[in-house]
Amino acid sequence: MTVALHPSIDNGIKQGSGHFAGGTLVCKCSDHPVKVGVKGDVAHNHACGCTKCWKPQGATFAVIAVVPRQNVTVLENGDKLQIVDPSAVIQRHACKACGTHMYGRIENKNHAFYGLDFIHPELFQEQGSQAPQFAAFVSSVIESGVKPEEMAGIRSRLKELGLEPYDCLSPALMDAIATHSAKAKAA
Ligand SMILES: N[C@@H](CCC(=O)N[C@@H](CS)C(=O)NCC(=O)O)C(=O)O
Ligand SMILES: [Zn+2]
Ligand SMILES: [Zn+2]
Repeated sequence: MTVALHPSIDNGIKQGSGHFAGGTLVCKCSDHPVKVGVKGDVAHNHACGCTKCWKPQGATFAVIAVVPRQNVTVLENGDKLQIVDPSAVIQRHACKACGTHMYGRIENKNHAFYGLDFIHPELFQEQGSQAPQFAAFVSSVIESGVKPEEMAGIRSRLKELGLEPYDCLSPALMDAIATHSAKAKAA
């Protein structure tokens, strides 16, 4: 049996259309779902193994991407949203009723990723958004209960799917953070 990672990637990665114009993210509530509008395509879509990112039931990884914060608008039932952990760098706005994280926002203006919101593309009603590109915080799945001896199988399945596994972020994103820090120190 193949290792289950996340329902949106377990049957193979579906490539994006390359011209996704945006869409609506919908939580899991059958009654009065929270709806969040996103303009344009997502970027840096990836699987995340950290304990803080929201995962659908049974999934080992989250699938998460970024969009400019000005492209994100709560459309319906925003009264059901609450911030999961106000002290976290990423303030994850989740539905109080079903627990789905609808968007994560960085309020620290000095953070390298300030201006970007984190969203879960699987919640789009529409098809065609950018496919996952890599896997981040892979070792962190151990913190959610995965046994260390399962890691080789998980990393090899990620590679088979075309998602290079990293234990932090991808080199491109780590370089972006380091560049930001270097500039801040020089200023
Ligand atoms: N090993 C930790 C890693 C947590 C972590 O650093 N997550 C990354 C990726 S989402 C992050 O940027 N966190 C900032 C935050 O959660 O606010 C865990 O699994 O809880
Ligand atoms: Zn909900
Ligand atoms: Zn994460």
